[in-house]
Amino acid sequence: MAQLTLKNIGKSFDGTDVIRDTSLDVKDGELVCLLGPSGSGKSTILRMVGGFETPDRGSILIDGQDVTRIPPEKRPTGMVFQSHALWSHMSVAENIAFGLKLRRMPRRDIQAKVAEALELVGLADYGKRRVWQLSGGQQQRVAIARALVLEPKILLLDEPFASLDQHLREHLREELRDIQRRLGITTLFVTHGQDEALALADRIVVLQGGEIEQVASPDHMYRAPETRFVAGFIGSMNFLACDMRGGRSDHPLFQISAPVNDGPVELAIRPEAITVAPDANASSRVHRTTDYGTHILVDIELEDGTRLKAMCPPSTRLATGEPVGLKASHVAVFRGTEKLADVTPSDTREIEHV
Ligand SMILES: Nc1ncnc2c1ncn2[C@@H]1O[C@H](COP(=O)(O)OP(=O)(O)OP(=O)(O)O)[C@@H](O)[C@H]1O
Repeated sequence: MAQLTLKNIGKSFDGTDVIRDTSLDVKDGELVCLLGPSGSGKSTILRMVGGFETPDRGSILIDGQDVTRIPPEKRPTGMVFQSHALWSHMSVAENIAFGLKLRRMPRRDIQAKVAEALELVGLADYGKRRVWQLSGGQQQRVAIARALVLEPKILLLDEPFASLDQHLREHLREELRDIQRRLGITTLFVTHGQDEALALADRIVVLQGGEIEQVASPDHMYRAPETRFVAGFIGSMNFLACDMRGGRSDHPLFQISAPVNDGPVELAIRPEAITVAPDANASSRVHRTTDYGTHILVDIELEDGTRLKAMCPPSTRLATGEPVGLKASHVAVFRGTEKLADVTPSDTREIEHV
């Protein structure tokens, strides 16, 4: 078990800031996912923790010890890369044993450790196989075993399942989560897939442009995004532009009261927070419905041509072109990148359909 701290880390490549003044605490035994679009700096942070890049500014501490300038092989970290990076001329067992040999561990101990690691990743009988005889998923399990056999304090994974098909990816994700919990190993996991982060993480760090947008549990990140970017990046979100005047929004459909200064805003509403009901007098119309079995996604066209998505119960029956009234149970108000207010009917009794 170990704690990881990043203190005001900064990194530039060729004069461009790739990581800006980033701080993060990962607790003992926690699994934290770094999530963000391509180029947001996820891998760079992971590589700095692993010692494969050195920050220009700031420091990295593991259990309070400054490791910022310690080379990778001397750090208490184990890294698993996207591509398997196994040695194809060696057997599975030899791959896993390699790091222990470098540490000059006695042979019998190595054999025991390798057997234990293979057992852990569900490949107990595969030690003698050649790497090329394994499937992609099995190879990634070997890569995880190879990292874990050195008993690192921190496990680092850089999109380890990205090259696998979705079914296998979900399966390995669950296996990894089980292993991580069983060992209680502090883990940093890079992904650009929000499903992966939501399924795996104790906490998610959303990055954009080399900066942390928000750090939160999956549930909290989904329910209470703090920035415009996170609101649009995690899950599905409707954004409706309007103005606030005298503490009230002037959107023709969603008039909310919120303690927000006058000026332009965006109302952010999740599809599942919208209730749709047939209403002959309404100006919004059903554009399309898609039946997903578990729910029906209704694509609605507002009077001004804006489109909005609502998630409705499977029993919903709505025809294309049918006029519908809308109600929202939760609206977040954003101005620029910043969230200014969260409004629910119980707060204000003011979210209403006109
Ligand atoms: N060694 C390097 N030299 C120059 N630029 C680099 C180097 N490594 C990363 N970068 C740049 O830093 C930025 C962040 O890269 P990084 O790989 O950390 O992003 P990422 O979020 O992991 O993206 P992806 O999901 O595509 O892997 C990118 O603009 C990338 O081009």
